[in-house]
Order: sequence, then structure tokens, then C-alpha cells
Amino acid sequence: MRNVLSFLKPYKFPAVFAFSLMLTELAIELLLPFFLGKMINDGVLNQDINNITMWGSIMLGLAILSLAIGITNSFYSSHVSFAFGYDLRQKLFEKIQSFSYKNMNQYPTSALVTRFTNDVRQIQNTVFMSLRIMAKAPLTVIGGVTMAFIVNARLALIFLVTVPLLILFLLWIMKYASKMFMKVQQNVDNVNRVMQENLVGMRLIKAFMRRDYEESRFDEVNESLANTTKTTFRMIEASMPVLLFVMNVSLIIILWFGNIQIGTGQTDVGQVVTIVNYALRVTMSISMFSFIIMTLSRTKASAERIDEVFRVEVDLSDKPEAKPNLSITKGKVEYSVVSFSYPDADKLVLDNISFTLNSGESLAIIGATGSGKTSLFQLIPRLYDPAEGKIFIDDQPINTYQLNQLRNGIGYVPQSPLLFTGSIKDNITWGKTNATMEEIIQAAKDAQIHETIMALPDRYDTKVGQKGVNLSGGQKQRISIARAFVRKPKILMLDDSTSALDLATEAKLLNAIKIYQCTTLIITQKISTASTADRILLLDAGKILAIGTHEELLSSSSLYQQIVESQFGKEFTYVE
Ligand SMILES: Nc1ncnc2c1ncn2[C@@H]1O[C@H](COP(=O)(O)OP(=O)(O)OP(=O)(O)O)[C@@H](O)[C@H]1O
Repeated sequence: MRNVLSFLKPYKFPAVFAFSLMLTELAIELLLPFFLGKMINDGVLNQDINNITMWGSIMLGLAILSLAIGITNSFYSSHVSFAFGYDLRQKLFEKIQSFSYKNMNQYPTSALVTRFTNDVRQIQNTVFMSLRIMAKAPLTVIGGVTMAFIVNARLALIFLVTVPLLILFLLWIMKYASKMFMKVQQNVDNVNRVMQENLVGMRLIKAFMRRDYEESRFDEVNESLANTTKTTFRMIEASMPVLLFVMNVSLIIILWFGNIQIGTGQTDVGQVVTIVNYALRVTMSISMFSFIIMTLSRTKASAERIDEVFRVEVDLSDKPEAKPNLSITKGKVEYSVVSFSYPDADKLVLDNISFTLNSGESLAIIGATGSGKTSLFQLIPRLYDPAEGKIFIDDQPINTYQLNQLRNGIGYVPQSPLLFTGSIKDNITWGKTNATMEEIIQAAKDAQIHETIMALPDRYDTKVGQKGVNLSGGQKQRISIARAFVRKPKILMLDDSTSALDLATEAKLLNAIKIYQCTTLIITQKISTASTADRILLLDAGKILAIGTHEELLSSSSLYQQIVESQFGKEFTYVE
């Protein structure tokens, strides 16, 4: 919690100011019952209208002052809490942006979304309330009891019994509430997760007619959330009647003893009214404790969840040997006995991979599904680091590049193209923010998508729905390729990115790549695509089975021959 609250540091002056305003407001509120007692004794009981007017005016003036102070306090408290919330969200976003693939795998997206929204809002609200009412309640208890002792110590003795009793009772509740709120937040994560999966997979759910199944899945997590929330709130709300009971009993005791003391002349009506007033304020403030406890328990749980994200060690960052300003100039790629397994998995996904790809050369990677093609790709932009062996770019170990310099030189088109909400132009310039319109159009032309874009109502300004819902799979693939082209990369990597294209369009696109004179790596399942590359790498269960030109592989690799036969029939193998 301390780590998260350290975000308040830049706002300590307005926070201290708001806090002092709250203290002034509190002091006024504690003086009012005292003056009320005076007014009753000196004015009401003596029927002295001047005295009543004097005390009445003083009390009204103080009430107006208290109002003005309260409004100013709200102003500063909201400034502090919203600025704090803004900073916290910003830093959380930056932290998550720095996450590696491994770090991302640790947290489901929904858990991160809940932290961004619910958890940050919870802490932000607590900061606001702390400066307004939350700190005021315990201070009212302390101040009220002190004032009661000043006015009449014997009558005030009742507070020595009730206040500790109530506080102990509430602390006991808080111990359980904190654990329960952790569970509530986890359940919120689960609801968000199922909801998110449903929204993303809506088409699939409809196509497979899995609505009933999904509804029951949602029902399960929703019910669990409702049940844990209900149990938690019930437990906290159950404290309210206990508080009211103690309040009523203490009022009866004060009035009973007060009456006796008035009879013996030890006190007067004004003092009894003042003590009753303090008793009401003190118990009302203690009754706020259950709300405060509830809020603090939730906030503690939220702060821990956020702190957990801040404490994640980002395992992929610039290495100490990284040289500033070293950038990819030629695009030569070399794998030297590289082995790789995913974090927390024993199985080697890549085993002793070695090959060199000269600048401007193209390499097609083919292999069965799960053979490690994407894994091999992911090591080049350092989305993961190899377990053994080294990768060189332009003859320099990959670790000597700073991550941003390394990735700047690479145009990576992932297996499932991802478009962002915005225009088509925005999505292409995402690859190079300062791209001119000519560069965008050229990239789109080379990616064979320009004509399709021009046929859309708003052309390059056409809005792309979330994740590109209003575009076909092939259109999304080509926009993603244009995004990679626009940055004129030294190394272009296409992960099965032409799978949705017809043969003619694909052939044009592959031809256009040559204009960029970049080193190209293409993962593909199609021999027609692979055979256009300078060389083909045949991957099988993480090992290189063969590497060479199409002709070399045809004559040397029986597996390659089988793949060719499966796609073109037996004739093709012997046509050459
Ligand atoms: N994040 C991950 N964590 C653990 N194992 C993974 C992860 N991603 C992939 N794998 C495993 O690594 C192996 C290789 O996966 P990879 O995605 O590289 O294969 P691929 O050849 O690209 O497959 P496809 O053609 O289906 O895309 C598979 O056995 C897969 O289960």
C-alpha cells in the first residue's frame, strides 16, 4: 500500500492544505455543542433573548465558515485524488507497456483491465475521502471524547467503555473483510475475463451455437461474484445494528446519570445536552468506521493488486552490453546453435538452429503446425531470448542492440493481424508515425491493398472497427503488411501473413517485396509461396531438417517432396 501511496508525493502541499482545512472544519464542529450548552444555560433557561441572539449569531457564523471551508476542502481533495489517479494509471500503463511476452503471460488481460479501472478508481476515491471524511471520523471520536471530558468528566466516563468496545468489535470485522475483498476483486476479474472472451469471440459463439454454454459459464462467475460480495457486505452491514444499540444504551446512561447530577446540583441542563451532542457525534463517527473499514479493506486489496504489477520484474530489457545508436543497417541475420524453450516449460521448442541469411536474401520457413516456426521468428525482435546459442544481426550479437533500435529495423507482421480502432491511415502510420501520405499510399500499393482502400467510402480515412471487424481477413493481413512496409525495414518478417490471399494477389505482393531490398523471412504453408524465396528452411519438431533452394530440397529432402506432392500432386516433383 505504501508503494502505491507514494504517488501522492507530488501533491503533498495541496493534500496537507486540504487536510488542515478539514481539521479547521472539525474544530468548528466540536465547538458548536459547547456553545449550544452555553446558549441553553445562559440564554434559554434565563429567558435572555440577547444572550440567545449572541450565541445564535456566533454559531451561525461558525456554521457558514465551516461550509466555506468544506467546499474549499472538496476542491483541493478532488484535485489531489484525480491527479493521483491520473499518475497511477499512467505509470501502470507504462509498466505494462514494458512487459515482455513472458510477463504478459503471467496476467490474463481481464486482470490487468480490472486493475486499470476498478482498482485505480478505488484507491483514487479513498484518497479523496481520506482528505474529506475518512480521517475526520476518527478525529471526531478523539476530539468529541476530549471535549466531553472537559465539559463534565464524570458523565464522559461512559465513553471509556463504549468507544474501545466498538473499536475492538470493528477491528475484528476488518480482519475478515480484507480477505473477503481480495476474493471479491478476483471474482470481478473472472467476470471481466468471461465477458471479454465473449465479446471478442461473439462471431465464433454464434457460428458454433454455443450461446447456452457461454451463458452458463457467465452465470457461474457472475453468481460467484454476487455471493462473495453479498457475504462481505452482510458481514459489514451486520455491525450497524450493534453500533446503534451501543449508542442508544450510552444515551440512556448519560441522561440517567445526568438527571441525578442535575438533582444534586453537580451539573446543569446545558452540560447534559452538550455531552449528549458529543455522544451522538462520537457514535455517528464510529458508525462511519464500518464504511471506512470497508473502503480501506477494498483499497488495501486494490493497492496490493496494483503493487503486484509494479513489482513484476521485466525480464526483457536492454542488456548492459547494448550500445546506444547501434542500428540495423544491412539486415544480415545469423542463428548460431540456438536452442529455445518457453519460460516455465521444459520442452525444447527450438533445438540447435544454425543458419545465415545475407542482407537482402529471402528465406521461407515451412514445417508442420507446432514445429516452432513462430518461436524462431520471435527471437529476432527479442520477444523472447534464446536459452542457448547466439543470434547475430549485421554480425553483431543481438544483445548489443538497444531494444528500440533493434525493433525499429524490423517489419514484423504477426500471424493474426491486429488492427486498432482508428482510420486505415492511422493503422498504416502506426508503423512509422511521421510517414507522408505518399509513403502511406506506396506502402498500401505494394501491399496490394490500395485499390481496395480507394473503393471504400472514406478511402484512407475509413474507420476501422475494433480489431478490424469491418474488414475481411485478407484485407486485414494486407493493411498489416502495409504497416510493416511503410517503415522500410531492413528485416521483413511475415508470419503466415499471406494465407488469406488469392494466388494472383499473393504473387504480386511477393514481387513488390523485392523492391524493398530487405532481408525477408516468410513463414508459410504454401509451396507456391516458399518456392519464390531464395532459400527454404524445413523445420520439424524444432530442428532444421533441410535448408536450401526449392530445387535442392526437392532432390534432397523426402519430407519436402511429400509436402510438394500433397499440394501439387505427384507430377510436380518431376517437372523440374
Ligand atoms: N507462449 C507459449 N508458452 C509455452 N509454449 C508455447 C507458447 N507458444 C507456443 N508454444 C509451444 O511451442 C511449440 C511451437 O509453437 P510455434 O507457435 O512456434 O509453432 P508454429 O510452427 O509457428 O505453429 P503454427 O504453424 O501452428 O503457427 C508448440 O508446441 C507450442 O505448443
